[in-house]
Amino acid sequence: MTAKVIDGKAFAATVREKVAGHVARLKEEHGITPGLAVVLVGEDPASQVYVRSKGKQTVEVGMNSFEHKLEADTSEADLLALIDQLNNDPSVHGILVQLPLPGHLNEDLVINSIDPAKDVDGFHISNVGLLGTGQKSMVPCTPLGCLMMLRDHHGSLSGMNAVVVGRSNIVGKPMAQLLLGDSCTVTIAHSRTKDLPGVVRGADIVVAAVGRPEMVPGDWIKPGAMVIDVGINRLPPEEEGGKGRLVGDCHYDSCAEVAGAITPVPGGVGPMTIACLLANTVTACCRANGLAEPEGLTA
Ligand SMILES: Nc1nc2c(c(=O)[nH]1)N[C@@H](CN(C=O)c1ccc(C(=O)N[C@@H](CCC(=O)O)C(=O)O)cc1)CN2
Ligand SMILES: [Mg+2]
Repeated sequence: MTAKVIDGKAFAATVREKVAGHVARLKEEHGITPGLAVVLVGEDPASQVYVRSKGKQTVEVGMNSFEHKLEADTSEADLLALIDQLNNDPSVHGILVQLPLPGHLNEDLVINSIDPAKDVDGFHISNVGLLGTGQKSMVPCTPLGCLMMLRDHHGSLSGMNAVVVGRSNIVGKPMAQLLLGDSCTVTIAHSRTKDLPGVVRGADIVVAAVGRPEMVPGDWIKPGAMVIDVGINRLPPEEEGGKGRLVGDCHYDSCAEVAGAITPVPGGVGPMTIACLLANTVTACCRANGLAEPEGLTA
C-alpha cells in the first residue's frame, strides 16, 4: 500500500479562505475587525520566523495584527503588564505569547495571566479544563489542525483506536482529549511506555508528537492506518553551509509504504497550526461580540 499524502499546506489555504470570508462578513455586517496580538520575547530564530508568518497571514485574511517584540531580558512584571494591557484592549480579540519563553520567565504564570476568552492558543488552565470536560473552549491550534485533517480524510472517527505518542501540554494531552471527544478509544504513549511498537501497531490513528527525528518506523504502523506527524526536527547539516534536512517524528518513506494516509514534514501539520490560530481568533471575536460562531472552524 502507498499512503495518500494529506496536504496540510493546501488544506491550510482552504481554512484561511473560510476565515477571510468570516472576517469580511464581520466587517460588513457588524463593523468589527478581529485583532490578534502576538508577543515575542527574545530572539529565538525559529520563533521569529513563526511570529513573522503569523503576522503576515493575519493581515492577509483581513484581520488586525499587533506585534509586540520584547528584549530577551524583559522582566516578568513588564511582560505581565503588557498582557494586562492587551486583556483590556477591546480591539484585541486574541492574544498569543510565542513559546518557548526565555528561562527566567515562568511560562505557566504568563499563560494563565491571559484572559481565557482571548487565549487563542488554548493553553490557559481554564481552557484546558473546559476541553477536558467537553465544554466549549479555545482549542490548541496544532491538535485542532490534526483533528480537522483526520475528519476531512476519514469522516467520522467514532470507535477508532487512536494512539498519541507524546504527552506534552500543548500537543499530546489536548490531542488525546479531542480524539476522545470524537469517540475514539485513546491511548497516550510516551518514552516509558512498555512495548511501544506493539501499542502503535494496534492504532488506526497514530499521532506522533515526541520531538524525536524519525522515531516511528513503518513496521510499527498497522496497514491502512492514518499517520499524523507533528514532529519538526532539523537534522544536522550534511555539508558545510547546508541547513540540514527537516524530518518528522515518523520515518516518512517506510511509514508511507504501509499507512493509508500520512502527513508530510514539512507541509503537513505545521501550516495547519497557523491557519487554526486565525480560525481561533475569529471564533474568539464572535464570542466576545455575542455573534454566531463560524461553523467548521472549531472542534
Ligand atoms: N504560543 C505558541 N508557541 C508555539 C506554538 C504554538 O502553537 N503556540 N507552536 C510551535 C511553533 N509554531 C507556531 O507557533 C509553528 C511551528 C511550525 C510551523 C510550520 O509551518 N512549519 C513548517 C516548516 C517550517 C520550517 O521550514 O522550519 C511545516 O511544518 O511545514 C508553524 C508554526 C512552538 N511554539
Ligand atoms: Mg521558563
